[in-house]
Amino acid sequence: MTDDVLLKATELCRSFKGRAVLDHVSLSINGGERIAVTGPSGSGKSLLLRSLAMLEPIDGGTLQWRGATLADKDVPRFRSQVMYVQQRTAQFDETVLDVLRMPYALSIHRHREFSRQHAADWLKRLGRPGDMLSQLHSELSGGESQLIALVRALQLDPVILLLDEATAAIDPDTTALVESLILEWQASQSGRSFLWVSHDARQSERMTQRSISLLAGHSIGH
Ligand SMILES: Nc1ncnc2c1ncn2[C@@H]1O[C@H](COP(=O)(O)OP(=O)(O)OP(=O)(O)O)[C@@H](O)[C@H]1O
Repeated sequence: MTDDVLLKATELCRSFKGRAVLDHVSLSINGGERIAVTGPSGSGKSLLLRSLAMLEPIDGGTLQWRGATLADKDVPRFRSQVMYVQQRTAQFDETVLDVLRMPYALSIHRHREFSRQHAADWLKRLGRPGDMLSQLHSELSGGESQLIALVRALQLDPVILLLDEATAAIDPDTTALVESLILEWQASQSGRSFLWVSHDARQSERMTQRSISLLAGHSIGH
């Protein structure tokens, strides 16, 4: 872990119909950290991760990236470094190859070049055949779409991954492959961090160094 604070959330609040789901939640993510986010169903874990990725509006509080409050113009660059890998992924009518290639059309990623070989290598690491690239994305199983969502994020070299039950629909053998791939990604460059939402206490213990518990919208850090 480094002493650099990458992402700092202060007093985040979000309510729905008068019910506070995030109630003054504060946390910091330093470079090189592996953090579990735990809490019962409905406690706001997904909402917190989506808020940290600036994919959700907040009613109050602030987000700082590397010590600076984010302005609107900074959001695309921020999102290219802090990526949310969602629990339930959208379905696309394109092939897996096209789905993996999609983010490269965004201007923030234009300097990068999509590599089919690279994509096939990621899939191989996850025990999937290279010909999965030509399958229709909408025909994948829930677990397979989770793997594609993960590869789609990893191939873009994020600094922070926000993993929302990333292996919830995945079999135990493939889960082990996902875990080692994420640990390898995180260790391969200094300063990379992840937050991992999981209902599996043993997985949190294996994968993370500390945890943040959400209880009725408040956070308790360890
Ligand atoms: N757009 C929304 N409109 C209304 N309520 C919402 C919205 N988004 C989230 N909520 C509510 O906020 C609460 C927290 O949802 P969230 O998905 O963050 O829970 P979670 O802790 O991730 O749950 P789980 O462990 O079941 O995935 C839930 O009660 C949910 O209904």
